[in-house]
Amino acid sequence: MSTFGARLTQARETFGPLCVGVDPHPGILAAWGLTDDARGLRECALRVIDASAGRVGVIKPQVACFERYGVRGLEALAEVIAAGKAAGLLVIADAKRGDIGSTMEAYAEAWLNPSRDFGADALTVSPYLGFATLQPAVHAAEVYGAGLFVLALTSNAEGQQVQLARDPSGDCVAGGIVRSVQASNASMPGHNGLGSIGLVVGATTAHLAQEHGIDLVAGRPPLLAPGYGAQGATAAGMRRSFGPAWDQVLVNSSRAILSGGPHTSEIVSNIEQARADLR
Ligand SMILES: O=C(O)c1cc(=O)[nH]c(=O)n1[C@@H]1O[C@H](COP(=O)(O)O)[C@@H](O)[C@H]1O
Repeated sequence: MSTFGARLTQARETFGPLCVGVDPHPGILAAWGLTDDARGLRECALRVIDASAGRVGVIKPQVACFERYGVRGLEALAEVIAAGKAAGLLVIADAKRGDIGSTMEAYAEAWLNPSRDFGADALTVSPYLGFATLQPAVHAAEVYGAGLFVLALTSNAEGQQVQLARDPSGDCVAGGIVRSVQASNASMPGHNGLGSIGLVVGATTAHLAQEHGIDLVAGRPPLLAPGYGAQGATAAGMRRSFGPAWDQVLVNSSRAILSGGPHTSEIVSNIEQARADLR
């Protein structure tokens, strides 16, 4: 069984750093002339998968966009995760889960076990109940050859209140999380490309890592960078902010790509434009 880090390394080498975010907001369903229900949602997400397959290596369905439609929305999500994997895409479930260890084990089983309904390649997780609470998810990632993306420096400005807070020794919270992720990767055998435990570092906030002396390169964690496009980050700005960590970066774009619908050819054109911009 290959590790998530190895599959991601391969996908990035083949297709480049773009990850297409599958965020079917009601406004997008309306703009595409789709119904504001689970059927419209499913149709929208499957068109994005169609447009993404063979052009990018990774998609990131945003779980809340499916949850809002209840049970039928979640059934659509299970179908979308399976369709993405069947199309050869790596699927990151963006559910931002985080809880005390015993509950975390259940989340990890739900989202990382490939035989379960929502079994994805990787999951976004929150370390803000304490990084150690994520240990069951780190263990599940190892067992299932899956990955995690741990929120470190999120793309929104409000995150800094927590993430840049300093402990009595002067260390900032995000720096401690980055070091814990490095240690988790080091404890997992057989990684020699990107690690399987990654970090979320916003495209809009990556400059803070340099400014606060946070080393994103050590241990080569993959770096999921949302914020490109709709939140204003540019390709040139990201290259500058990430500096030597750029070849670990997976750049997410959701609304900027989906705004191109409803036709698959228009979504393809937005994907190709973003790929060229990031090259
Ligand atoms: O974990 C994430 O994906 C995430 C973390 C973060 O710091 N900021 C952030 O925007 N995201 C997600 O990335 C996507 C960004 O969407 P767009 O701004 O439309 O490209 C959304 O699904 C967000 O939930």
